[in-house]
Amino acid sequence: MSESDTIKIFYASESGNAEAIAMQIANEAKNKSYDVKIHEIQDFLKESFDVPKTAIFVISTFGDGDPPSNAESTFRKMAIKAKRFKNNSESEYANLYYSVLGLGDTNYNNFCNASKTFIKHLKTLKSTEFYPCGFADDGTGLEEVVEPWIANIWPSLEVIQKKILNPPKIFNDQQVDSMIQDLSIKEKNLEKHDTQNQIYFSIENIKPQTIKRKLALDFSKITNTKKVLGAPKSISNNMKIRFLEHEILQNEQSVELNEFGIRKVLKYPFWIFNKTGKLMNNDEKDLEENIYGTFLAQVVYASCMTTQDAVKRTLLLELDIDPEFKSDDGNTCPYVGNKNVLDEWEAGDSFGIVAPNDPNIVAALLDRLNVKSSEWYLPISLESLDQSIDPTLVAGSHITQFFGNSENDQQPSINNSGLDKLATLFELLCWKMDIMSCPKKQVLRVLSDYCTDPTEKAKLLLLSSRNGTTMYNELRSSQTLMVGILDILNTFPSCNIGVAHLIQILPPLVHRSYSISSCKSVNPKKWRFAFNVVEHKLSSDQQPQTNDNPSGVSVKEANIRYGLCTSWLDMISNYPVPIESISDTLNPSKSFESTDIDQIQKDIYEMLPRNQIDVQNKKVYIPVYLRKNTSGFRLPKQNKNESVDGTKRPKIFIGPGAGITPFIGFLEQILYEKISCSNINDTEIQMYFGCRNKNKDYLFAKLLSYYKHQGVITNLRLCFSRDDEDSEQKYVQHLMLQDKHKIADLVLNQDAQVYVCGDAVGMGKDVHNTLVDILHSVSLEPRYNSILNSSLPKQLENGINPEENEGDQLSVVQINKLLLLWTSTGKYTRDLW
Ligand SMILES: Cc1cc2nc3c(=O)[nH]c(=O)nc-3n(C[C@H](O)[C@H](O)[C@H](O)COP(=O)(O)O)c2cc1C
Repeated sequence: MSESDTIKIFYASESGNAEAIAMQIANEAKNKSYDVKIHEIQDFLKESFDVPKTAIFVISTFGDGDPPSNAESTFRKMAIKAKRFKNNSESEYANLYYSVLGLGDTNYNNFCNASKTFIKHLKTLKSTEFYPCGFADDGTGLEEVVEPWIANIWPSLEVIQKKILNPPKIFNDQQVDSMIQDLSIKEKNLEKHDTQNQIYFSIENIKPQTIKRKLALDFSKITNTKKVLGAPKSISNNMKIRFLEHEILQNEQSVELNEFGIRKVLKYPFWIFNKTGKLMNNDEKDLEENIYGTFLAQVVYASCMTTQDAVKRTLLLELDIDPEFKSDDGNTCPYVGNKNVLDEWEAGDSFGIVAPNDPNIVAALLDRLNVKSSEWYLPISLESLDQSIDPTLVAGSHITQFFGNSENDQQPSINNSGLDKLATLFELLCWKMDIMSCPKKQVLRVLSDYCTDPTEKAKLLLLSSRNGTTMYNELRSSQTLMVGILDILNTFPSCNIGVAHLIQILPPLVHRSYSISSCKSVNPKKWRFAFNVVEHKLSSDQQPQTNDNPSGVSVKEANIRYGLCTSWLDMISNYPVPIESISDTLNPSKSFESTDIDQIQKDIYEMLPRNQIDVQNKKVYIPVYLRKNTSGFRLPKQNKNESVDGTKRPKIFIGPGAGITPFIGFLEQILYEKISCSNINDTEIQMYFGCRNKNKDYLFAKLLSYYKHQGVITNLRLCFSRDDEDSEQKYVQHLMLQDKHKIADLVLNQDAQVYVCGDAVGMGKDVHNTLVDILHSVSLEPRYNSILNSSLPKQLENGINPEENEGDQLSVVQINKLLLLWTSTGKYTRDLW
């Protein structure tokens, strides 16, 4: 049997749902004796990869209808293949039988857009659907669609396999051998690092918090408790952990522990750094184009941009992405960035931060799982309980790198160091596992198996089932409760799941992304970024009352919950103090008319909050990697070959709250261009910003005044939602409506580009609908009607012929299609999260 006969299950996943579901399908297929392999979606288009005959794709949607980041380049390549494909030619994908399970959330625009796009490409390339594609909604519960979709796929799969293989085969010894061989090849490819040069971060100052809280779950709210409906299937324990006694530990015995038994200083593990950003992938050709490797950047500036009484605390940090640092022994640290990063980044890009879970919570979790503290810092090796099973069928790809070979293997020695792959249990939970999000229903289902108390078992089972959906959704989506796995384990004390099974089923920790708010031309080695520190205090009197709380969820104890990455950044930059007052007034005695770039850099620093603490001398480093923006959220470059110079097109920037960050980088770039090419025409910039209070959280207030003074911002439109609660201009969309004619003139007469950045669910939707409203309403005016009509895509899917429409108001559907077209041409670009 050839490799292409194996059923391939591909996943494109950001936070692990699609991957977990792909594994579930693979396991069920394997139990049914199918020959099956699971792959990340980028393998599908690898040159060395045979086109499979049967493939199942599980694809989630992220951003604003985009594919997850592990799938971006595959989607781009598929789009190119589909575009180049001529109908009468032969397709290399014509013999592929496929089905796609799309994951999405109806709270977002573009429900399941990534999977739908992928299906479109497969159809164009003449592949055949063997089982109807499904689309599951995370907003109401993925399992509603996923479970029946998986349950019903088997008859169709059998038919198609019979057709292809006749009859289906099971694994033979040779295949198992080759799988093991694959594994050892992967191990050889691991990079070696110098063990001496590790960088540390201190957790001495971590905020104490109540971590042992219990949830009060009122199950009387669940009406139908007699029969458990639609609970996910349980996943059996397929993994064990082997502790490796190791000589490196001898050197570390002196490490100081704090009162909770946690090390006061934690190392960055070797394996979070890599040259390429993709572990265990040596094939340069297949690297994701937008990843340039994880490296250490130094925090060189940290300040708080909001006042003490602001609702949210917003920090501004600056990173040196090319720090000339030496480790204690004088050697250059191996984790410096790939030089390409300095050339490649641009304003509009973002970067990922590899941040750990709160070590206090990790310690409490290990404690709750009855792991002795003497084992927390021992290196471990993960193993399949059944050695013949491929680890990729046992656990998610985020931890397969920690799988050892076999029980009989010698322990790795420091000399032939496999150290870069060794993790301790503490590190694994700190850096790889998502322990802070609400556990998935599938995890709750497994936990129920381990409850010795029958009432607790029944409750967890109910919570994981369809009957408990309302309560589960409340748990999952509550911004204030922020329920994690530890809360669930503490609420159900009889659950005695072991740490190995829990690690097997927990999803991966997703890296956090931040927009860069500085510009390369002004300072190529610095990334500035701003973010809100996520912190929720829930004291007893603030807790949800059961009466107003139909799902019956609350917490029993007073509590504080912190966001994972933002509170970590706050801690390692030593908690910058809030600014005393917000000022947007420039120093009247100073001239800001300089044309010298160095002076401009100094001016910009002068406009930033002045309460920064001296982090530079503290030598604080964080692991980061560049994420190039692929959705075109960029300023146009000067291109002499184009008839219209994009740099001169007017621009509308809409970015309330932290959505302002990329625009600060854009403004810096425009100022730079204005000064360095002195003949450049002034580009009109209409900017919309909003926050709660002018005197508390008006971010970059002084800098915005400066850009206005410099003529970079033509029109600065501001709104403050809490300063005047009765005002009709609370939010940016209200200002936009007020400026209806200005916006219509800019967009339709002057070909302006519209950029939106910020929250996808609230602001993104409202701003989009407002733009639709504006264009819809001005389409009644003859001067705009003809422009809009001539811009409409010629062939509208719903059969409306724009020519017949001339003179009439355009429909909302037509406007939406026009905005879709503008998205593809870069006239309307959004960076939503
Ligand atoms: C930041 C963010 C953006 C999202 N954007 C979309 C979207 O545009 N359209 C959609 O249908 N679902 C969207 N979703 C929902 C995810 O597709 C859904 O939660 C899915 O289960 C995630 O699967 P994964 O864990 O495999 O990535 C988004 C989720 C998040 C957290």
